[in-house]
Amino acid sequence: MHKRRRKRLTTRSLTQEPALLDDIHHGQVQVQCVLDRVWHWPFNAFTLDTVTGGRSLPVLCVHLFHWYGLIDHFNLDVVRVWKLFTLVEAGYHSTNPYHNSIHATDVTQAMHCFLQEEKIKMHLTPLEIMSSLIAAVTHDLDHPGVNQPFLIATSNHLAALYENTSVLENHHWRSAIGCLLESSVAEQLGTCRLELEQQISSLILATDITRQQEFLSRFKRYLDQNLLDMHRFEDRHFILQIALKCADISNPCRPWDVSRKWSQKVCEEFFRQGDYERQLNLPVTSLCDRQSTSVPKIQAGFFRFVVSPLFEEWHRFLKTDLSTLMMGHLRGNQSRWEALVQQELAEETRTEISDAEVLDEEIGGNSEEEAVTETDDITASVELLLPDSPSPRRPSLPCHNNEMDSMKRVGRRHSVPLSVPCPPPITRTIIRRESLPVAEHRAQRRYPSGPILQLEEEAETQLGQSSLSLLSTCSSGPHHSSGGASGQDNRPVSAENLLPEPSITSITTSTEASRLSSVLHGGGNGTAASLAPSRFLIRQQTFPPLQPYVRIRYMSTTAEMSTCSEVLAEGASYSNSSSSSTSDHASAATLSCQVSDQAEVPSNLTCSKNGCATPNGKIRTLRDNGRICAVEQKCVNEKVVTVRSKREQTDAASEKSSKMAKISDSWTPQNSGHRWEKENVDPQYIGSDADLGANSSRGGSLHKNTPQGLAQRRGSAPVGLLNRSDDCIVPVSLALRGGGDRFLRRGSVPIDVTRQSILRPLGLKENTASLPRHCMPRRSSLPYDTTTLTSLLDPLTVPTGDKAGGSDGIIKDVHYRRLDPLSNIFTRPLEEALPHVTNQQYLVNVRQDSVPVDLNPELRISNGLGRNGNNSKSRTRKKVLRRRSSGGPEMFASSGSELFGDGVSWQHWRRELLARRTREQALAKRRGSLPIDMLATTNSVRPARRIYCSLWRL
Ligand SMILES: Nc1ncnc2c1ncn2[C@@H]1O[C@@H]2COP(=O)(O)O[C@H]2[C@H]1O
Ligand SMILES: [Zn+2]
Repeated sequence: MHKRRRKRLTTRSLTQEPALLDDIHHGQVQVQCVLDRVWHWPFNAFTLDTVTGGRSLPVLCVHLFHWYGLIDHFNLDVVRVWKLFTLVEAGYHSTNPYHNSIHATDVTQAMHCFLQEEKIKMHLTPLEIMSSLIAAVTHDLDHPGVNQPFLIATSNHLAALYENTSVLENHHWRSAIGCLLESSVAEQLGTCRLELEQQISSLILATDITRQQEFLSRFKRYLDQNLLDMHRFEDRHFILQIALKCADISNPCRPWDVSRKWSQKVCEEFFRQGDYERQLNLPVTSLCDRQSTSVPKIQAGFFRFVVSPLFEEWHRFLKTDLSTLMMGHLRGNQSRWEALVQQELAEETRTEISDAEVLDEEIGGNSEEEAVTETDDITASVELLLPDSPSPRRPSLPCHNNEMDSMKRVGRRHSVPLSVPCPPPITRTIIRRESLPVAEHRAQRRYPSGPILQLEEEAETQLGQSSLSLLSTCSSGPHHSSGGASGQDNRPVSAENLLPEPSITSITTSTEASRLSSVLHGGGNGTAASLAPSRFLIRQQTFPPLQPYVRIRYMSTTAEMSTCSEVLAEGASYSNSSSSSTSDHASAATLSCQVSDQAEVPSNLTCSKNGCATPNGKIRTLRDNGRICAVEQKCVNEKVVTVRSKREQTDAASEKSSKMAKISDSWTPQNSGHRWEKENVDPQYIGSDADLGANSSRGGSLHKNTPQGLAQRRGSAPVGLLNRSDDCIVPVSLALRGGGDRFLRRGSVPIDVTRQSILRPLGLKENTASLPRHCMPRRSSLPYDTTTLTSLLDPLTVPTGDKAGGSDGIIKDVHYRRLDPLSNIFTRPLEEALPHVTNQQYLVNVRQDSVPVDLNPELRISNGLGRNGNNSKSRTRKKVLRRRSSGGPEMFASSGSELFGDGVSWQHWRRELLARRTREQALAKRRGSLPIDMLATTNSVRPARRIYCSLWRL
């Protein structure tokens, strides 16, 4: 980031040459201005960072080293000192919203302020000052942006290395020492070096927030009993520890504008972690769950329970202007956050009440459940639509106006009006961060038996897969999908992959890091390729579950689509031949799919509510200028289902302006014996071009439960598209008409079909050519956790005979390179191996196995096999490898029987090799990318970073 900023400044200066000196002078003046007031508590680290072109950390630290006379005192080379702080700066992850170099600058400045306090200052030695400053500036060095529990939960190598104790802090101080060594400053310290390092270590370890209580109790006791004697080293050191702890959490004591900025940043980092946890199907830390908490709530709690107790004692100890000022800010800021929490609660209550009233009026006597569910829906909808605003809870919902009113009526499968295009991901993310929990969350709390919930629960509990609601798809942003608790298919990426800027703490090369980072952040160029991974993540959860009940839903949708295609193709001029009892032919056609056409609707579709006799259901048509734009249906137990015509869907303007004003207000009883659950209808896709093309081309016949049929049906729910507003509408038709198939519908492959396509090559029974056409292009639809399966998706075509070589002893395959089960998939051109997986996706797939080698028992085994070379298997492997290097198909074919003899089947042999290959590739992939701490504990030094070398010397 700072490099970019610096470059921009230079470019500007060069292009406007006359301004060059001005720029420099102006910049210097600004920096000097900020540094002159660096002792001043209302310090804004962001300002310093701006005026220094992103170099606030080294600028501040070198300045302070001069100011304290440390350079002179220790006879330090200023170039080395600059290098030291440049290394430290580089060790912070600029992609972390909070734990970046600006936080280090902020804490260092706070520490500087505390060191100026008379009670402390008069007793400090130069070494203590230096260690305090270095500890402050390095106290979060190489912070990965996630906390210790996350590292433990994801089996991060650091957690193992430091035995789950002060994992990050241990890493920070070690990294700090690495920088001292790397910059050669350590060399100049002579005999002081050891003491300096010990002090730095002890100070940084004290910042472990989980040790807060321990330090606080001790501090209280010292103060209560007046035990502190600043002449004693131990007491001074203890006070320095407390000072650093206070500096570390001093952002709540800054003036409101600065403090609020820090609060937002730290919460954003928490929420990111929550998103990662969700993606990994880990329990989402409540503090990190953007769906269930908000910035004001976090802040109010943190200020009250963490910051205030410590600063009250600190103030008791100092009792100076500074401590008084800090306490003033702290209390003022705390009141503000608490007020915002109250405001949030009030908004929530008001919103719910008003929405419930509106619903009561409009729907007329629906159950309480239903009304409040709608409330949630609307609330969520509004949040999706509202622009981000600085206030934590936007003023309540304009739910009475026409637009919102119409939204409510538009059919929604879960919680969000389907016709509402999703706002861009960033906006969504920001909005949700400070807003309401998702409706799903509330629904579970309040409506244990509601129909929506029933459906979702069923899918989740029976299938171990979360059925991602449209709401969560739309509202969650690229990295934000609802996670099922236990679905193994929902384990899309490794924790390592998720870390935003892999560095020392996460294992990767710099190239991979940047690529990975761009993958995980949706890529900067906005191309489909760069967006694909985001979809991929969401797609994980949108597979139609295997459970028959849910499949029926899709079948039903298809049935509806196929019957109504003609009708909907014409928009208002309906002409479906199947008629029903309703007065309007068009609505009859639509409704026949929903309600009355027994021939098309599977007979086992019933209302989810016991005792629902659908004859009570009612329909009504919604007209726009006399043209039917939608049909709504409801029954006594359920909410309204709206099916909209194509024209209505595509004509957003007319939808907004006049629809609700012109509805026909007649509720027409229906005589059908069956009820649709509203989830069966996916109005977004009804009447879309896609549906029409797909269905009318087959003469409106029902889809069969065949791979082709299932695949085709997928057009009814290409949910992966929903994470971008522009995808919500357009690509559906594109997808089904073929052109966009790869990208847009990738995620929509029915899981059973996908598995078929996986198993077929495995089963060694069929040739690639015999695979259904739709299977192959969609291979990339596999979830991340099928990495190994993905490799098997290679159209390995092998003879159908049991033995390698088949009848003529030679394996025949068009693609020779894929024929060899030992060929290294990772080294092949990606396009060839997985034509529909982007490089970035592929990278993520590959890195799935990136658990640190020494911590992964699986890899350890493979490690032994690969390295020892003293058992039969490894000898076998070597033989095969030798053959691979020289042999063609014939050689390979013969090697099969040679290696395993006649008694071993080809399948067995091949399975073995594939399994081993996967393990070894994972290992090979990871070689050379061992993390710093692994380097320190293994003997494989790879100076990928200079810091590594420094630490190695430790
Ligand atoms: N304003 C804040 N709100 C919530 N948590 C905070 C805030 N400031 C600091 N923290 C937490 O307190 C921790 C102190 O140590 P760290 O800087 O490692 O990480 C910090 C955050 O986890
Ligand atoms: Zn910190």
